[in-house]
Amino acid sequence: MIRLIKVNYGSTGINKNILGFLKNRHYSTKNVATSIVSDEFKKMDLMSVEELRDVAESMGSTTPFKNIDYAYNQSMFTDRVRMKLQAGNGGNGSVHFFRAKYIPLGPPDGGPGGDGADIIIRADYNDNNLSHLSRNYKGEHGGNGLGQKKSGKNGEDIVISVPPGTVIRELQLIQEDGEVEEEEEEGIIMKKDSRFDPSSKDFDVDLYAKALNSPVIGGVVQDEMNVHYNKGGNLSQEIKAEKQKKWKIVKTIVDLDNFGDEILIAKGGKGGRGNASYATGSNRSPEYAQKGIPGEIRNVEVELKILADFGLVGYPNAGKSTLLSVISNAIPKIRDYAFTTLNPYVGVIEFEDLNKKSKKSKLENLSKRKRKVATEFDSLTATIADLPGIIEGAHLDVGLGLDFLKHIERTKVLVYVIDMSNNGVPAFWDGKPLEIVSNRYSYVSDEDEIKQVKMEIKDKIYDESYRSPWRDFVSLLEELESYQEGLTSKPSIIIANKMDKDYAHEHLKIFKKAVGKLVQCPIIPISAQNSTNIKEIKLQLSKIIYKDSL
Ligand SMILES: Nc1nc2c(ncn2[C@@H]2O[C@H](COP(=O)(O)OP(=O)(O)OP(=O)(O)O)[C@@H](O)[C@H]2O)c(=O)[nH]1
Ligand SMILES: [Mg+2]
Repeated sequence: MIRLIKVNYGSTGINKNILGFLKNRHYSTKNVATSIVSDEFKKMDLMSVEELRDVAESMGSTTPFKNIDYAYNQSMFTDRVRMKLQAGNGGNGSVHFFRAKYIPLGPPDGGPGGDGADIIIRADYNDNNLSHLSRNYKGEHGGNGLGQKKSGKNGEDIVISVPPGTVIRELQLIQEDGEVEEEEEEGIIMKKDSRFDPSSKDFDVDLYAKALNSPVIGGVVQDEMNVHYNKGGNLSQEIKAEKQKKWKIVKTIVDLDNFGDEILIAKGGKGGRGNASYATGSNRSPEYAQKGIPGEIRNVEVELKILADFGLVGYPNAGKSTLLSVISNAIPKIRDYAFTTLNPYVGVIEFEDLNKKSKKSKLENLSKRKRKVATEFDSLTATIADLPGIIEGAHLDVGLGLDFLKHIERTKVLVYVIDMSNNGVPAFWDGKPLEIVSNRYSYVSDEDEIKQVKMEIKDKIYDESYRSPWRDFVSLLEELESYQEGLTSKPSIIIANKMDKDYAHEHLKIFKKAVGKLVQCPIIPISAQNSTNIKEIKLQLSKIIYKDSL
């Protein structure tokens, strides 16, 4: 059956219409990914939406084009979120006088307003993802003060959980004229409103009853305002307006690096003083109280910083996920097609089986922080992230593109995984040392030229004769450097994978000779599939991460 489907690659923003020859009606990721590497896809990827629709129809597609199915939107991965945080306002102080049957004008006994809710961000979320966060958080307001010197209720604090390794930055809204928009208000002392004064002829019983439970700001009971806002707001228009706003990062507020770190990000307003607290010798019956202070409003960008200690970097199908599965506790998806992994996936490596005997003495030598980690897990551990495959041109948004390159920034050590069995003609290996031709595509700026380059790259990627282990490796270095200069200078290790396959041993010799001149890092031959030499990788990885202590 021929169906036209739309594939949404999570947070990459890449949406592709793919004409898939799907055998059944369920769009399993396998079907979709298979169609990605098929020849049909190669052609279709270059077609416009209209052309795709025509082809689909001419092939008898039964799916109306409008009925688009999203294959991946459940696995939405979010690593950056903009949030508006509004702490609760303080409740207003009460203006109230003691009253009893025979005491019509007693002393002032208005109590203070309750404090507004604080908003706290805490690093205690157990997943490397921010997709659970809302775009807006509003703290509860403090209750108004009451008679008999009773305080208003405090607003209940909001705690937002994020994963450790989250960085929080302050954002400010930039107006069209370039000025920064101010959103804050000052708390002021308010005069008594006669409608709330039982001794006044304007006294309004209903309003007074309402005001006992809700803040009164500018003479308006707040909960009326809220009702009005919720009923009157046009949501889609609001979202549209929100999107058009321009935000600027003004500073980094905090890095929440360790589990349990937290920050009070928006402080709730203090409740206003009640009139009882204003009574003095010269003014025994003050007819005013303090208005609650508005809660802090902050706009922040929350981003996941360090994803893992190690990041697996390599071409699609190189065996990254297979390696992850044999080296860590993770159970990633492994398939024989490109772009199986679409989102970063983190596993934990335990180094406990290494030199068990000397483990104790090693623990004793660890720095305090690392010892904490070690005893918590009762072994030495580190995290390793399986990243989506990178291909040549990724920094021009080819393949899964730019968004995924940035995950590599968020790992401490790069673990290159190279398929040693690729048997292409060496593209520029002619017995001379390889050189990095840096930023080969950085000169491309024209739209048409970019299209042209993308087509060339696509042809090369699927051209078997073009791929070779050293070519792949140099491409990876180039992509990382083109994306961000200096990225490849992170501590690195090269895994020469698929050593069980043909050509692999011959290639390894050339690879060592060629690549050894470019970078100085361990090259470890393995077969991830047969789990050979895994111990050696673990040893090398532990040496890098616990360099000071092992
Ligand atoms: N012969 C052999 N095959 C391997 C080895 N390692 C992985 N494979 C196979 O290579 C294919 C791709 O493996 P994956 O681990 O999914 O590759 P990947 O790098 O994660 O690919 P993407 O997620 O698409 O980037 C699978 O069919 C694996 O079984 C190996 O050491 N030897
Ligand atoms: Mg994978």
